Amino acid sequence: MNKFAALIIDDEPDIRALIALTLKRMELDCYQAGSVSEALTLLQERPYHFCITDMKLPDGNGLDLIELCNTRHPDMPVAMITAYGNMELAVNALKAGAFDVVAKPLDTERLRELVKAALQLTKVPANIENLPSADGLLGQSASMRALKEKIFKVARTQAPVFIFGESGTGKELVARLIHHQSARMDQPFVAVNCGAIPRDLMETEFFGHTKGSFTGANSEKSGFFRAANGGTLFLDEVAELPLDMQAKLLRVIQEKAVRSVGAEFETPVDVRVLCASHKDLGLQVQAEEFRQDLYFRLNVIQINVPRLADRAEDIPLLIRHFIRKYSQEWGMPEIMLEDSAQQALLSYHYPGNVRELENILQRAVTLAEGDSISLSDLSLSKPIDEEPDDSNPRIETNNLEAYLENIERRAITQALEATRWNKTAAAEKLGISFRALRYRCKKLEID
Ligand SMILES: Nc1ncnc2c1ncn2[C@@H]1O[C@H](COP(=O)(O)OP(=O)(O)OP(=O)(O)O)[C@@H](O)[C@H]1O
Repeated sequence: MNKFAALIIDDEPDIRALIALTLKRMELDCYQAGSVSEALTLLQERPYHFCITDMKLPDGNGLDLIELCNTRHPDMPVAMITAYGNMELAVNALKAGAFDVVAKPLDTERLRELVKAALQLTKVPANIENLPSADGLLGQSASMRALKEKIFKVARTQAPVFIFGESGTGKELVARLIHHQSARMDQPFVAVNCGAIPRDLMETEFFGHTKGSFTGANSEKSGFFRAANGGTLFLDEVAELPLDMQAKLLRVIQEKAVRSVGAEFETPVDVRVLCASHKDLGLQVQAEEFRQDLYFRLNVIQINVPRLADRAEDIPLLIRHFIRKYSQEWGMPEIMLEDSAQQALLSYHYPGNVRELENILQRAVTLAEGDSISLSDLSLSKPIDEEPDDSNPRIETNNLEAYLENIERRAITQALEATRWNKTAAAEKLGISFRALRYRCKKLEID
């Protein structure tokens, strides 16, 4: 008797036999069913660590079986066999909760990898209550509880996920949690801010280059995809990718292989792609700024991360957490928050979300004199509509250029402060590209 058991569901005996042979070599006990009804009988008889099902079965379809297994056997990963190139079906299977999909004709090497990954899940806690609470995503509001539940569910599949939310809401934290609760947890997690990579370096940063492939390529570079091999690649601010890079990315995701700059052949890569943006990718597609085919590939499952202002009941918990964190960091006893400061924090609007609250408290703990934080230690910024109206400024200068530079500097600094120095979000606010903002910051010496 082996440690693991697998259930193979397919009406073609030859395919069942091929899968069983591969799985037995991996030391799994194999049980076979040729129809949904046979599968349901076997599912009642014993637990399985892995299940693989064909889409079309004589008395039903694999999608219904996946949904049923998700309800009755939520710990068992179910993979689905689909016809080669049927993207829509593959996406539907993942949306229905399939662990992963594998195309016909079956590639036994790919099947082995998939099974190995599925069995890794036996190491991951089987229900959300058993996860260590120190995982970092704080919040007890209904929207945060729903978010954690969804993270837990998608972590148990290989499906691509698009994480949508305003800047500073915790999108990267969500991506890290998905990785750490997934079958890939022992493999690398590589986070990339797509808006921060200079355009002419993008290809080598993503796909690497061979030694001597261009002047200055003195050594080989592996690139993000190969660095994340076996693990998870997190593409933050994915909407910032230029269209030509989007086409290259799509190809790598479809082919599961990368070709480095200067390389003759492609190298296979096994990477789960998670991505995030504060922009609505659907709208970007409509505006023809984002490829629809890539959008369908990346946005198989969407996770929405709530704004902090929409879950105000979590603010006290976060305040305590950040005060404790920064008091400990400075090696001082936990500092108190004066009532007026607490009230101000509870009613503040947080355009920069949790990152802004964290920055406010980090600064306040550092600046506070004595053992408490006062209202003035918080230096909260005013909502935009309370700012002085300077729509019609008087020009009192004989140096127009310096005057305009001053206005530009002020607008940029305000946008940066409002977004807690997140350049991608600040550029968005100002209606200019990330690159244009970087250029202007350099020119105006804004750090
Ligand atoms: N729910 C939370 N609990 C604890 N810390 C949080 C939470 N959400 C965010 N943070 C903290 O806030 C900061 C910003 O989070 P993160 O970088 O994940 O946001 P983001 O949405 O990816 O931002 P951006 O869009 O600007 O990249 C981090 O220091 C993170 O640890």
